[in-house]
Amino acid sequence: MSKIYITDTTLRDGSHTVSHKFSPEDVKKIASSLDAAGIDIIEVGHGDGLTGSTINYGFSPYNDFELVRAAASVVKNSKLAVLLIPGIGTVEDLERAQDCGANAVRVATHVTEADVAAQHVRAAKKMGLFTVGFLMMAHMASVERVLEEAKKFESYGADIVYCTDSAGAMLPVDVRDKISTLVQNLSIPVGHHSHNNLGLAIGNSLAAIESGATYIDGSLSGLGAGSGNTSTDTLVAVMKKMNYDINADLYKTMDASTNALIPVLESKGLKTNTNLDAMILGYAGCYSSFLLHSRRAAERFNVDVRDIIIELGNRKAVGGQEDWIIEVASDLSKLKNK
Ligand SMILES: CC[C@H](O)CC(=O)C(=O)O
Ligand SMILES: [Mn+2]
Repeated sequence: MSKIYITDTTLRDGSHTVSHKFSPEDVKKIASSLDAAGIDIIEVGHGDGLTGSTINYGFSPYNDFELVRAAASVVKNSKLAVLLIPGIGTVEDLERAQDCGANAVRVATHVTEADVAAQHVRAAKKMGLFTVGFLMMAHMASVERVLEEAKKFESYGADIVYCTDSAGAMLPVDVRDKISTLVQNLSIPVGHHSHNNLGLAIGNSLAAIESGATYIDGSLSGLGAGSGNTSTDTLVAVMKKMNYDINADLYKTMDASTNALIPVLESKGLKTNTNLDAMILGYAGCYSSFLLHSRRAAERFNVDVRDIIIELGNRKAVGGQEDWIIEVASDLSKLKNK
């Protein structure tokens, strides 16, 4: 199985959800947690890309360069990416972003307009940036047309090309058709970016991976435009469950949501419906009604609820064996205090 690389776009696509109001301090908190979790690429900036802060797209109180600088001050291992939409951002903006610490760029165009990105991709490559061609609104073009446009990105020198479901309109069968055609006909890796508007983001991400995509986007707790993106947290859990080779750590990715993103959102009066303990039920194959009992036991024995749920899954507990929860929590606490 090929290695799968995860790009987290909480701090760029998620910026749409917070009306582009992530501050440099918010960026530091979230980017450092993503970096610690082993996320391969962290994308930062205005939701509409470099210099998107305008009356047309929505003003941000902070410019992209401050945000990139803030992220660069804490990121140690991940690549740091910006989005550049030719016509909104320029090559000069990209140079400035690089000076502030960006080392990757996703050059985004409408799915039928890769031509407009030629100079930006070539310039990015010359600057030594990891360069991604990002074809937006891919549901609007035929498989043949998506391939034609992706080939343009390849010919300009892009390192990867993305088939992006900006509208969350693609069905798994569309994702399979488009991604497998790109994988079979390009010599660069292929990526996929989903939106969850039809509740298909994680399913479509898996369809993309099974069709040969090796770069997949997510965002913490699925924060992003519309119904949000594929949740990075869930993506990591599912990929681990399927034994894919990924760099990200499951608990640390969840912690990035719980301890970094969610407090930042709460400080802005925003909430998420994220229930990561419940996600772990699915990861572990543990009875759903065990959740509340496990939370209580975690508190009583001062152990991580995720460890309880995973151990119950290992012991193959079924409904009616609620008494095991206490036993597992007690065993874990003894192990911890040994
Ligand atoms: C307007 C840029 C857009 O948000 C890029 C993107 O993430 C997408 O097309 O889905
Ligand atoms: Mn998007």
